[in-house]
Amino acid sequence: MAKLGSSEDVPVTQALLVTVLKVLRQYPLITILWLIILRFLVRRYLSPLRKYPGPFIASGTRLWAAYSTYLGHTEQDYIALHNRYGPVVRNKPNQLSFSSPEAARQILSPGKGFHKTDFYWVFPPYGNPDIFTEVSEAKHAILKKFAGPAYSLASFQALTPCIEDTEQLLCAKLDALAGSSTTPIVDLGAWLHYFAFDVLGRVAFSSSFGFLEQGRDIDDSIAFIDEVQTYDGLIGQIPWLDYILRRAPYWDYLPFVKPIGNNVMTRTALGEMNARQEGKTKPEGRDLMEQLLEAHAKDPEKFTTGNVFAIAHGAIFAGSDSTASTMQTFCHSVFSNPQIYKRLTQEILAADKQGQLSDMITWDESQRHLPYFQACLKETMRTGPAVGLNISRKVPLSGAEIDGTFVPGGVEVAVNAHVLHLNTDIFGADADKFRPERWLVKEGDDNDETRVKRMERYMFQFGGGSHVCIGRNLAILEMSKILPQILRRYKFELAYPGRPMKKHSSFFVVQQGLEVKFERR
Ligand code: HEM
Repeated sequence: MAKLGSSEDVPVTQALLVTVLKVLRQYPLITILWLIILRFLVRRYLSPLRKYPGPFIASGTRLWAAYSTYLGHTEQDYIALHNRYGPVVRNKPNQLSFSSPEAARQILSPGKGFHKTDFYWVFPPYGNPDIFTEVSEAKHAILKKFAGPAYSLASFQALTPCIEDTEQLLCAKLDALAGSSTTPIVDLGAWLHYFAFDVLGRVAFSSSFGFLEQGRDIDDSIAFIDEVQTYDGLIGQIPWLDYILRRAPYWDYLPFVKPIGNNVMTRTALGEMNARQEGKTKPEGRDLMEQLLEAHAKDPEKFTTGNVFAIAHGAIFAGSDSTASTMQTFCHSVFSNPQIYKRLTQEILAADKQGQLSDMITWDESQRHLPYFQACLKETMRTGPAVGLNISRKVPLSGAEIDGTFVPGGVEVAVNAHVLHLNTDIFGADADKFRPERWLVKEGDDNDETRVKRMERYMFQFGGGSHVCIGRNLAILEMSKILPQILRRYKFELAYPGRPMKKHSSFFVVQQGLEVKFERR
């Protein structure tokens, strides 16, 4: 019998700890390895998610998801994952991925208590979140209340002159290339990328970044933004790593690190913000920054100048690669299908001949007179959504019923538009094909109208619920203008038919290789 106070009554846990420390000192690598394996097994088998299928590795570590993101085609991995394991898949130890569009509607519905995961917390700016990076629903609602009016369609339509100036500049640059015999093949994708950035510069700060003017990626700023987003997307899979990487005090001193603010977009935004506050510049019309400053003036405590800067600056990062990627997918899909290209250009040229299109095609004309163009645009956003990574949310503490399965509180749930848009019940048996005709409604056919409305309800290219893309009005407005504009002006063909574009999903699907031969009509 052990006597009280003797070494024999040392509690078991303490003894175990002492033994572990001893072994750790003697065999450090082997012990760490065993602890990792133990952690993996605990996460895999003691979790309430253990009943869900998925890759073995993903059930015990987030490395599966991180590696898929690192490879750059995560959306394809998730399509394969759901084809193999079914509609609900365990893709991380504490995350389930859903493939049904109905599940996505439930997860993204506002007011149900779901909120953004720590994935978003990795995206800069640190300490001053914008509408995209704010993970608190309450704070997000305040930002949206003040910023919402500036993102309305009417606000962006009032800035049409900024968009049209940029359209004219793009056409002037393309005219010069079309007339030149030295550049028979042109990287249209790069020009559309410059266009998307310059439009945002004008709309947000009345100041073009100069990409179109100079015909190049100034200071490699666009490439740098893509690098930053690649980091965000990857580290966002295991957010605590950000503490020992970009948030660590030594990070900025590492020789390969370029400061985040060192790009032409941030410099322009900062310069403009300072100049406005000092009363040195007047914007052309009420641009985004001006409207946000007006909102600030109404309630400076709730909506600070820090919020104004974060939101106006954040719009460039949320709105440029996304719109550029969509326009590139549109052109590649249409130019790859001669029948579709023919029908589309015939529609635009016929509308033009009938005097239905102005010199600069307007939003209204594009909506009223170009139904096949609008169908092509919707089909582009269905088959090639610009966001490649999953959209993830945390389930409220009370848990939630999603698509017939009860998910406990605190679990993360994720959806990916590339997966959702392949649903054959909603989009038809040929959901994997680019077929714009599916969006056309036969006049007077009520069933057809119901079918198309149902498809529209289950489109997630702009996310959904309280976090639905706030900039979608601008994106649709500028694409509805510039795409028919260039199709009316030039004849295009792919320089390398049958060759897919190179893609890399950071958060957005960043693409390269939309090379075309073209001439003026
Ligand atoms: C075709 C172009 C675009 C696409 C496909 C797109 C897609 C998306 C998606 C999927 C989300 C939801 C992300 C999530 O919940 O994780 C989102 C959010 C957002 N987008 Fe866009 N976007 C586009 C253009 C724009 C533009 C032009 C702007 C700014 C002018 C913009 C600003 C934002 C912001 C601020 C959010 C965060 C909204 C919130 O959390 O409440 N986007 N976008």
